[in-house]
Amino acid sequence: MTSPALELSGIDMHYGYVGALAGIDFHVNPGEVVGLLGDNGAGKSTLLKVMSGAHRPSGGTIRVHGKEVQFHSPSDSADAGIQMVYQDLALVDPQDISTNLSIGREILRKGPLGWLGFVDRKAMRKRSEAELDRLGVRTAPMTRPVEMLSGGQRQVVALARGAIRVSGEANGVLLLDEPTAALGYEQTRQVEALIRRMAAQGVAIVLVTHNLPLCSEVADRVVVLNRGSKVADVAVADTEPDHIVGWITGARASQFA
Ligand SMILES: Nc1ncnc2c1ncn2[C@@H]1O[C@H](COP(=O)(O)OP(=O)(O)OP(=O)(O)O)[C@@H](O)[C@H]1O
Repeated sequence: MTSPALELSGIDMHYGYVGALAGIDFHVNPGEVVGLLGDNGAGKSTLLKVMSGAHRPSGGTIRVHGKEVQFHSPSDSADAGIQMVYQDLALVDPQDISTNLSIGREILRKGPLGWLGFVDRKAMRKRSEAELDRLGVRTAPMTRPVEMLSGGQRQVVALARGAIRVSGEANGVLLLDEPTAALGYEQTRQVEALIRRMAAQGVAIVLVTHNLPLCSEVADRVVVLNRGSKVADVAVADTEPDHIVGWITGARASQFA
């Protein structure tokens, strides 16, 4: 049997004296989309930050494709093929879309004396257009500075950048925090399609959202947190929205009580 793409066991997390997570077991398999749900303060962002290396857990273990790892920073998790999409927070505002999509992968061309050193914006634009086409994502023209985009367009660019970074990797994991929060109808459909396409390529996807219809559309399985504990872990096909809402609000007893 193949190992999960990402597996967390017995994760505890405290902020000072505040307990945010207690003994969380979580996994996502290659090609699987797991919706991570819970009310405000349930611990979703904290768990996502543990997965992305932004927080070190107070206890528990993390495995990537079966191998135990310790993340000291987000670059450690990125090296292990895990990409966190921080919505629009990590975009460089004055730069255009293609430059933002190319951060860390700039195409350089030779200068007049034969030295490498000029950023080849035209080649980067062409590559970005091809990458977005492949992902089925439409935004604004590549030359538009990100600061001139709408909140929804920025969110799509941030998501596309994460998707591009994992799309070449057979073992990639994509962590999405509220990817449709600022989106209208058409952009939400694009993001749903993008999530499905990435999963079909074998990327493991963790989706934190308050958007239950989005979860029913794209998730294979949902994990529900309530006050820092896991209260449900169930295939979407085996449950119904009322039950999920019950676990989120606490009206329904934990599966693990
Ligand atoms: N930096 C912090 N310092 C202290 N406590 C924190 C910090 N971040 C989160 N918490 C606490 O940890 C718990 C879980 O918060 P977390 O942000 O993970 O919840 P969440 O499920 O993502 O909520 P939301 O849906 O509102 O974003 C809450 O009790 C919160 O107050």
